Amino acid sequence: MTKLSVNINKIATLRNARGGNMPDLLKTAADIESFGGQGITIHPRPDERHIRYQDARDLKNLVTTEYNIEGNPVKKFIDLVLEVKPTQVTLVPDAVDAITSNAGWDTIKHKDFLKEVIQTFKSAGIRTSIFVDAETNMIEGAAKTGTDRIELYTESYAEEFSRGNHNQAVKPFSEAAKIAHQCGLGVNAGHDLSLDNIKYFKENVPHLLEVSIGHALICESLYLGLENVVNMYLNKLK
Ligand SMILES: CC(=O)[C@@H](O)[C@H](O)COP(=O)(O)O
Ligand SMILES: NCC(=O)COP(=O)(O)O
Repeated sequence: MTKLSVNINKIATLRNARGGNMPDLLKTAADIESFGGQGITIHPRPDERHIRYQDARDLKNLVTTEYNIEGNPVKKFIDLVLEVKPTQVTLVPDAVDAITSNAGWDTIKHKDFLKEVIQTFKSAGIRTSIFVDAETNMIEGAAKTGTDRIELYTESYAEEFSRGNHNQAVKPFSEAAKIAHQCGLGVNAGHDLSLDNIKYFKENVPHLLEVSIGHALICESLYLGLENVVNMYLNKLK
């Protein structure tokens, strides 16, 4: 079975736009779980432009499914994760000014650093995952860091899939997942997965334990809810 972990960054983006508490991030996380979501993912960034560090702490007391915190393991992030102790930490090599995550780790170049950080988190009882491109040497490199899992960076899949090249899009990911499994790694995936492309990905990528989906899922929720809400307003204005 593949678990769906819902990334709620965009709920925080919307909340922060007005400075109040609408939408309520904690209520949204609880509702997602009550609707069947099997995990909550957040990616606090150093500028706290969406998820705030305090959100990460508050969610700890509320999430009853799987709690996944993603981010670049700078000191402030490491301290937060060790304090909050989520189910899983996903290490992402994103630059401070990156608009979103845009690359996987070079697990060969950063092997010693990753090994040390992973050991720190594992000693605290936190499962580890590292964000990587679907490339054999990066996955084999990941296995040497001692991580429990990898998260396959799926932007290239989503982009190629949207051009209609479905088989070509998924092939590196099917291969990568097989290699990861052979190396003893658990396989997660995420970035730009959506209602359009998720079924084909699931059908063609073996050993897929978890997907984390945020941007598309929140956009789709808006689109799919819009007709209902417009009509609710019209009814009140009769
Ligand atoms: C690692 C990953 O692909 C997601 O966490 C993505 O980075 C979402 O972050 P933003 O919501 O800041 O784009
Ligand atoms: N790890 C990927 C994630 O949490 C969500 O990415 P996206 O769906 O917002 O692109």
